[in-house]
Amino acid sequence: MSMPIASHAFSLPSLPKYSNEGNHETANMALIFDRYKDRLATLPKEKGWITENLYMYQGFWHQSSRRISVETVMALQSTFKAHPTDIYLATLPKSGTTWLKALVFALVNRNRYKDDRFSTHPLLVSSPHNCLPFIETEIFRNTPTYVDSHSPRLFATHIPYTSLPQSILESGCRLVYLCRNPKDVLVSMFHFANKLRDKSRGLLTFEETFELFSKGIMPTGPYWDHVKGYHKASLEHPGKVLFLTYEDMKIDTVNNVKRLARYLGYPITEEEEAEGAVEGIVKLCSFENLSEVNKHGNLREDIPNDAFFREGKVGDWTNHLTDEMSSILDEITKEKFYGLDITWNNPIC
Ligand SMILES: Nc1ncnc2c1ncn2[C@@H]1O[C@H](COP(=O)(O)OS(=O)(=O)O)[C@@H](OP(=O)(O)O)[C@H]1O
Repeated sequence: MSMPIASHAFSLPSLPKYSNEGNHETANMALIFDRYKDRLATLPKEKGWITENLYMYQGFWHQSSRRISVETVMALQSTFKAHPTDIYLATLPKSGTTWLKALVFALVNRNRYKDDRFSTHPLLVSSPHNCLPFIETEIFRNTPTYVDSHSPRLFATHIPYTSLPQSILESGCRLVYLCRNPKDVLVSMFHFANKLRDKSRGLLTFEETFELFSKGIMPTGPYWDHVKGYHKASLEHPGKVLFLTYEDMKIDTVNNVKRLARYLGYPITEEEEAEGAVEGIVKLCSFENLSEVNKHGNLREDIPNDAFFREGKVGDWTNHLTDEMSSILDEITKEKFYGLDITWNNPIC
């Protein structure tokens, strides 16, 4: 299956478009933020990267008054209902969420687009964030993204494992965690935050963000605790939680995509193998293709589609961190991950 040249409009009634619900979403957000404002006032707070403050809830730092926020986590914890057939993609921001969303969406839905050799594929015209929603944004919708008969439902989340809604933990559904080396997460988040911050607050310096990151202060951080939570879950429930790294995915995308397909229950058949289906999906979801498709437009009012695509490389941290910064993060990582088999297949690290 080779990559098509042209892209066409598509319509998928059961898939989300963030702008569809407009006023409903805004009204629902206001209601939810108001419901939790007293609780928010009791939480420890720290300086934020994009928003003014981060709030500590259940051991992790969260933004507030945003779609992905502490209020959303609280609301999801009390209302979200998982289905046993759901698939959840969990990440710390900037660990390759957009890429994983594209790959899983393309894998699970591949039979819908194979006849026209992917030429009408949604990923050729739309952001992976429109194709596969965060549960954090689902809570504000009046119309659920998926109709009841749609199975499996595909969702992403940045929520730490220990704060996931109980129904996800109890439903027995599958979960994929994508982890990225901390130095590249820091660098990626630094650039993303400066793109999205309110300009009146000025730009963050790299030194400032390094300080915050080292202390564990970043949206849904500490980095190390987030990774450890899902890593532990993957050891305890190997059939239910798959732990992948961005670096492994980069080094051998084809074999890791096959592994992902097997784990999700959508294994690549011999016929598909012969047709080059995996290579087609890998190309469709490549940084080069997705960054081109998402060069223009906004995901929502305040987030341009291109904010999710920068370098897409392993090891860009070498262009940002001093030797001293690098050693400090190595030390913290060594201590926090002591006794755990968490490594990044990267000759630079
Ligand atoms: N297709 C593909 N392949 C490889 N890498 C990709 C891809 N798409 C996005 N990226 C890179 O992932 C980084 C963005 O992270 P996330 O997608 O996790 O961001 S977010 O959490 O959804 O906000 C960000 O990394 P940096 O380039 O290091 O900043 C993106 O460039």
